[in-house]
Amino acid sequence: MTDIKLLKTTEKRYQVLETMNITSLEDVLNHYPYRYDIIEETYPNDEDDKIIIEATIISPTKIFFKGKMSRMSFMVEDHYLHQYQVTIFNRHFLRQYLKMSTTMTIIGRCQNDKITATDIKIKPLSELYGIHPIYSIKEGMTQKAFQQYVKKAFQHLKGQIISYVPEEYIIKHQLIHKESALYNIHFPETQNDIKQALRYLKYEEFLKFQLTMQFIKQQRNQETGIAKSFDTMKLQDFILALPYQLTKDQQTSIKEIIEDLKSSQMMYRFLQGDVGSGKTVVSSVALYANYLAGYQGALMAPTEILAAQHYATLCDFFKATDVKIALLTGSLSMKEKNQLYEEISHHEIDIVVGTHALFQKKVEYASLGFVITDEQHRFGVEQRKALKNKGKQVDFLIMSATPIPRTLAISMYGDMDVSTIKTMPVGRKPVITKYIKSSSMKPILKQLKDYLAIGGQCYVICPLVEDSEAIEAKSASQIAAAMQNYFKNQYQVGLLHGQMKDEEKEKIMQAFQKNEIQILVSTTVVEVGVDVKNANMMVIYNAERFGMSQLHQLRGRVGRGSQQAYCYLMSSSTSKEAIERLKYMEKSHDGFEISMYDLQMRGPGEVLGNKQSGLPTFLVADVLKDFPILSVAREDAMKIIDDYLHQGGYLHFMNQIKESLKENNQYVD
Ligand SMILES: Nc1ncnc2c1ncn2[C@@H]1O[C@H](COP(=O)(O)OP(=O)(O)OP(=O)(O)O)[C@@H](O)[C@H]1O
Repeated sequence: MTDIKLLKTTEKRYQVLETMNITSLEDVLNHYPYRYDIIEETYPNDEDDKIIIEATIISPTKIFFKGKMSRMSFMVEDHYLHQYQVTIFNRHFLRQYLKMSTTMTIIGRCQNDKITATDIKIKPLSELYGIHPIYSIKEGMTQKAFQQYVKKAFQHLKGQIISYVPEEYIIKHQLIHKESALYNIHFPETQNDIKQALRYLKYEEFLKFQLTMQFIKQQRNQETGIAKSFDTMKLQDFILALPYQLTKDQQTSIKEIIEDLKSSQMMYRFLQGDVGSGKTVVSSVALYANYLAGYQGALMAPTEILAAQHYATLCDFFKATDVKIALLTGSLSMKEKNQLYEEISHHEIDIVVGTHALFQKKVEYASLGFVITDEQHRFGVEQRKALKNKGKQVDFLIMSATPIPRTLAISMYGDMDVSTIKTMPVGRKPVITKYIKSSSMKPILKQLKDYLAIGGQCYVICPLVEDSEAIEAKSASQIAAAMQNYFKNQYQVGLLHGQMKDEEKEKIMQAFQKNEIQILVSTTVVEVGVDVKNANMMVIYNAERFGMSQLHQLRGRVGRGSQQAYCYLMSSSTSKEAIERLKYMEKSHDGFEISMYDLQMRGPGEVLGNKQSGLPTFLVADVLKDFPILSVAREDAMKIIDDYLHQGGYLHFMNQIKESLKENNQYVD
């Protein structure tokens, strides 16, 4: 990386650049314009009232002040001798230049020969003609200054810009070279310059990502894992003794995971399935196989509630076996923890279920062979590595309930194998979902009362408050109090929020599970995985504040058995887009479809949690819109790596990838 100080600017400006995450000359060049202003003579048409003209002032300027605000107006004439009245707000400093006969360029909107100008430049149009990049900048920076920095960065880096696309592929796809691409993205002369620049930059971004992922995968494949052998008859018996017949996709996923366990290559698999599609049972079969092979297994959940629930489910699945299971969470006493650590280190425990506590320093496994994490996006890459390093050659399975189409998953999680559960267990009825235009319970009180009267239980999800668990908790408490007051001694209302102690949460969840509580008022702490079969109604306050995948997750808490379930999405929002999203939830019950819609609206970073999971955020490319480029880049990356491994080709090029891998240690194993 080249020293940013070569820009020779002020300390203050360096600080502003730093807040823009720009700390090297390369960063300056990689800060692309987010849009372009195109300046050319433009007259309004039926669809657009935009106007850009060169004109001459033909009247004195009138100016009105209201406090610090101002409005100026004057008459102009263009070169067709057409006259316009021009108004511009808050630019009184221009007044001194606005003299009779001055020629200038006016940019704005025009209706009935009246222009409301957004900008006036005291220059002829010919001097402004062209495409002007507009950068996203922070306070203390100007567009002009930033453009100067880009120019300087170019002068310094000319001839030294590293390309991640081999020449052969530049020719194959008829791309321009990187230096030209970067130059054109910052200083385009035509629209085509921008197009060609983007073609290169998007391809390079994807190719580099795919090369990195594939390279890591190859490295991993070269490391030998443990080829686990076990009695398949015993595994079969276990599957037959399950309380239900596995769905086709569950069977396929199990087969894929078992093959991985048997193989001498380390497993690095991503198991994605819709909410309630039955991933837990798949993980338990896999854990059993690992146990039969003589190894310990660990199942890591994002919350204590979920860990406790997985623990209870596994205890149930394994009750007829000799498997010894333990629950390790932060809320155990020191004594209990120490006792557990002892047992784990002597292999007196076969399967440990828990939260982050599973990979604390003190936990030493006698022979850890398999790790499963639930809801991958809740864990950082570092944490996953820490747990994996607890065993020598640990197989690794990541489960996620935000499923995306297989082709996209394979490309996005390039270094992982992907198993997908699409089919739902038989007898599942889609949750009847209704968007209710209201901010209170009133319109659905009758339904709620009727439902409680037949012995059902209900979740009430409180508004999401960005970045404030405290306000969220307060709102949840108020709603719970109001509901308890309304139902007096008839029904019990429980309260669950992020600021409660883990034991308290656990107690409330157990009471709800046992139907000692009929209405559970909660923040999104119940979002993932909670499974209470008798609770088949959910009311979500301010539903417009949630992402669609999140609403689907929440809704997935009900309808987990064969009973008909209901979900009410309450919202008083008048935003057309918000209403459209909620109506979409009424119609769609397919997590794959919903996540795609959500990805389009909010982007992968928000939906899949890129930041934590180590997925890159692409600068110019868009995984959905540019998916065809991503696919091509993936195939090219495979060829390049293959050539590198078998014929020693692209050596210099792969060294570059290794260097960049080191810089970005997220990907290093
Ligand atoms: N093949 C099956 N037939 C019938 N019921 C099943 C089957 N597989 C799982 N189930 C039941 O479906 C429910 C959901 O299963 P599970 O909790 O494993 O789902 P999940 O995929 O982990 O969902 P979530 O992402 O919501 O946690 C459970 O109550 C489970 O007992």
